[in-house]
Amino acid sequence: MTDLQSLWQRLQQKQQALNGVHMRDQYAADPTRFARYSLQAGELFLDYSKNRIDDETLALLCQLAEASGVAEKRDAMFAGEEINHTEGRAVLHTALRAAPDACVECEGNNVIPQVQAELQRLEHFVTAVRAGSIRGATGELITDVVNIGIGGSDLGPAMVSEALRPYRGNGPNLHFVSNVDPVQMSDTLAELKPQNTLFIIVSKTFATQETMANAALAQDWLLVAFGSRDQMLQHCVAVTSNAQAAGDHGFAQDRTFLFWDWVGGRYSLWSSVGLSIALSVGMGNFRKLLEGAREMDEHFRSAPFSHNMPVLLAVLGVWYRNVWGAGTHAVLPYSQRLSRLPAYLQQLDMESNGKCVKMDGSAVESATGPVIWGEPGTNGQHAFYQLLHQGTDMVPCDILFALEGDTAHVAEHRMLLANAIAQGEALMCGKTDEQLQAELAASSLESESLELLQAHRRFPGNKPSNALVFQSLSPKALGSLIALYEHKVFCQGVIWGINSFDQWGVELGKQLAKGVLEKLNEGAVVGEPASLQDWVLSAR
Ligand SMILES: O=P(O)(O)OC[C@H]1O[C@H](O)[C@H](O)[C@@H](O)[C@@H]1O
Repeated sequence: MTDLQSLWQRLQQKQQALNGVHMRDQYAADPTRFARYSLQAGELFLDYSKNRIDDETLALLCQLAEASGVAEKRDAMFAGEEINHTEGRAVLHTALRAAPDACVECEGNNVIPQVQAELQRLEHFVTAVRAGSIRGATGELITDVVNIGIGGSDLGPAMVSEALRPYRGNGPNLHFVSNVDPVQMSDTLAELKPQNTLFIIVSKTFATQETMANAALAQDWLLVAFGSRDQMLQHCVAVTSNAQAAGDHGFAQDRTFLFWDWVGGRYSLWSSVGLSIALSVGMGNFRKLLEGAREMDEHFRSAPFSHNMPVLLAVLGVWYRNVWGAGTHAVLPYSQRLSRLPAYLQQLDMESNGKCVKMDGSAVESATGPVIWGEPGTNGQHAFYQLLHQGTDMVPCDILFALEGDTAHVAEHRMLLANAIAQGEALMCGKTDEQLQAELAASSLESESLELLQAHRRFPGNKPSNALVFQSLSPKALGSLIALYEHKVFCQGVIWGINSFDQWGVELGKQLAKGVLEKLNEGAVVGEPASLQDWVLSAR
């Protein structure tokens, strides 16, 4: 038996032993549990004491990460090795936030000078637009910016710019159009004036159907307003790793911001893809976001696994996914400003680790990435928490909150905090039969109904959750938080032996859609419909 097999076996045994143990009792028996199972890394604090674990479990999980080669793979990633072997690429989003004097080599070249040069270009542009020295074609100020992109070219900027809304200052209003459903673009344009609007067309490939279609709609709208292609182009910039394609679409070099093929789409918000973020909150805040991520990178590279936040989150996730059989993981930000975080993490996690084939092409032997879902608390409490508390599935949760909120609403923010803390406690402790009996005894119900009610109102508890806490939702804390999840997903991918950096699973639908579109355009129907496609053709 290999080391890994024996570790999995010991973890299974551990699960059987812990299955009958209540976290409530573990907590009561060990007053140091919270202190021992919590950790600060930069601006982030993690409480992982409300997990179905003990010291031995944690030691085994850390050994699993070690035996799976997490440290070696991590070092290979940071060193620019070609770890995305199915696309023949390095994975260097960490270079985008590395110190300006760092040296990170990719195929023998230090990439940091080009990263810094592109940041400089971004800075010039952002500063000029915000200061009003770059204006629209008719000399008017740019008051609104529309980010046109999808997936990684949308979710990161959309999530971050919403999270950092209080840092906008005199920055322009931001709008995001991603869906090929034209109503999203028309609803957006209805609020805007061409002379004050800048469109950022973001696409790594500069070939994505949805983005190209939306860019064409935006450009038509500008052309109608200005009647001149040159003026139309003054209201557009491109962000891409395919400079050639942007050039073919008429974008001049000084209106094209670049990133590189070693930046995966879902890891790209740190690059020029973050242009809309920088325009909104200013370059200083964008650099703080990078700084926060860099701080987490350094922690991930240097902390021992037992005190390494991304590693701990990763192994706890693996513990529930593979040993306890949890199929989903909920992300519950107690922060309205983090309302897009679950959607962002869906792409980061599910596009990275939703794989059934290992690096060597063989089938995986265990489950891989869980379904990620969630909504901001407290909204979720009034919608789906019923299932978290009394449903039949175990749903591990991440509960996120900032200690400080809006200074004008201290009392209201305290309510938010109270709910976040209470939910973690309720999930863990549940309600004992004694507590329930005492509650019901005080009611005037008859004893028959009491028994029935007791069954329905029982809270088993023992439901795992992590709490991720930061002082305030600052650019730096947010940068650390996103990098934390990136590295968590990375570690899990290594443990599962999969390539977290490709996304072949999204290709088939795209290919088929092209063929279906051709048929829809032709409009030909022959005989009885034998498929949905035929039926749609005949029904239109
Ligand atoms: O940036 P683009 O090349 O337009 O790609 C946008 C998105 O489309 C793809 O289908 C991928 O699944 C995503 O990973 C990517 O972020």
